[in-house]
Amino acid sequence: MELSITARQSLTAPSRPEHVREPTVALATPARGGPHGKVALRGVGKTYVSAAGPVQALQDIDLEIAPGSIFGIIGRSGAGKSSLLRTINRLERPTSGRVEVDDVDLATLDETQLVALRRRIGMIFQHFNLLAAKTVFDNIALPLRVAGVPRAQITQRVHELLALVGLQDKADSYPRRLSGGQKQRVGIARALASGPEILLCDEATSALDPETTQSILQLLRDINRKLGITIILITHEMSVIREIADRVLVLEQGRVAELGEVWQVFGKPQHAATRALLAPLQHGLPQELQQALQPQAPAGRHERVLQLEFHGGDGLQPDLQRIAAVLGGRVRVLQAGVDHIQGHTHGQLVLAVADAPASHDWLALTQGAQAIAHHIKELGYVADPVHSH
Ligand SMILES: Nc1ncnc2c1ncn2[C@@H]1O[C@H](COP(=O)(O)OP(=O)(O)OP(=O)(O)O)[C@@H](O)[C@H]1O
Repeated sequence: MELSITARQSLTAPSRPEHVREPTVALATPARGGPHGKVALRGVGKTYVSAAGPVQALQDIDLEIAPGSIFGIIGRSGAGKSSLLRTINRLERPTSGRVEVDDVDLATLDETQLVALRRRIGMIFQHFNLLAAKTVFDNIALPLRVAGVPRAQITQRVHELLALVGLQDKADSYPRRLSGGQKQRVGIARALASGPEILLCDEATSALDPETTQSILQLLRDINRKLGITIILITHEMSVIREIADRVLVLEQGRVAELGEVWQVFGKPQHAATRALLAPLQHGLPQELQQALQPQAPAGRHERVLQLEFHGGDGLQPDLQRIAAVLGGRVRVLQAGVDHIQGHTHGQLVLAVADAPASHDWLALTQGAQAIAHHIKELGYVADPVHSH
């Protein structure tokens, strides 16, 4: 058994001693050449029965998560994110619909098969869930001990996992001596111990500072790319989704508000819930500019203020030289917030244009070969600072 971070096969479940019965279900050994780490939810609903009455946490959730992809689930507190995530490893049983992992309906599994399923689905948590009385080594070794893996193999594997997460020198440390980021690395190593095909991340970076968040996201990205593990993460931060996910589900009151490629959902959010979640990432107009803006052209030299939006998708770039040539006047940048997500440019430019023609067919400048932006909006006018002194 070898744990190399360049070979997918090397992270398959560790070999077990003779006396440990191997589960015989198809789920434990997916068909050769079949999907590994594919998840599908079909019409999933979840209703909790509480003292205060029934709580409908999930309704009519339909989605597929491609093997080897990174899938983000975002929503406000109480939207149903944890409930959804926990249906995937059957910690939560759906009230309606079905959950399939590699085309196997989880409702058909018996207890032994469920144990086998959970070995194939690792999980990490916001508060790490490490055992305080055990060393880093023992925390990571635990799932292997439970699975009856021989001691020599455990030692080898734990050291390989420690190297993978960059904690070679912490094997004998106790969790209380570790930083938050180091604790999460231990959590990741423990989750990978059984060679899972899917990793569930429950607000895995929410307790971390921004810099540590970046390093953990980088580690997750490396694990995904090098080991081919499907990663499903829930978060309430759009910045985490932007950083790492391929596709995103926006949940709102237990329902699918939006589902799609990250760059599309970010570029053109369709649902109010998505726009609200995106708001912290977007720059409003600076207060000084808002105060200077006038709805009508002022007397004297002035500039027209335009907002140009970019939604990605067709390679259109915020090319200032071209924009100035098309608008036919001097162009000043008042504000710029442009991002690159999955290779697509999106964001906005706020420009002050002097000598622009009195009226313009803005729509024509958002279409076809003439396009300078995906959307153009006139915000108003400002006095021309170059000519007003
Ligand atoms: N065991 C339970 N019993 C009763 N109601 C529950 C239970 N677990 C969750 N709920 C309710 O289900 C709804 C969805 O909860 P869930 O934890 O899935 O949302 P969430 O989006 O993960 O929220 P948060 O971001 O706050 O963790 C909430 O109204 C919650 O109060």
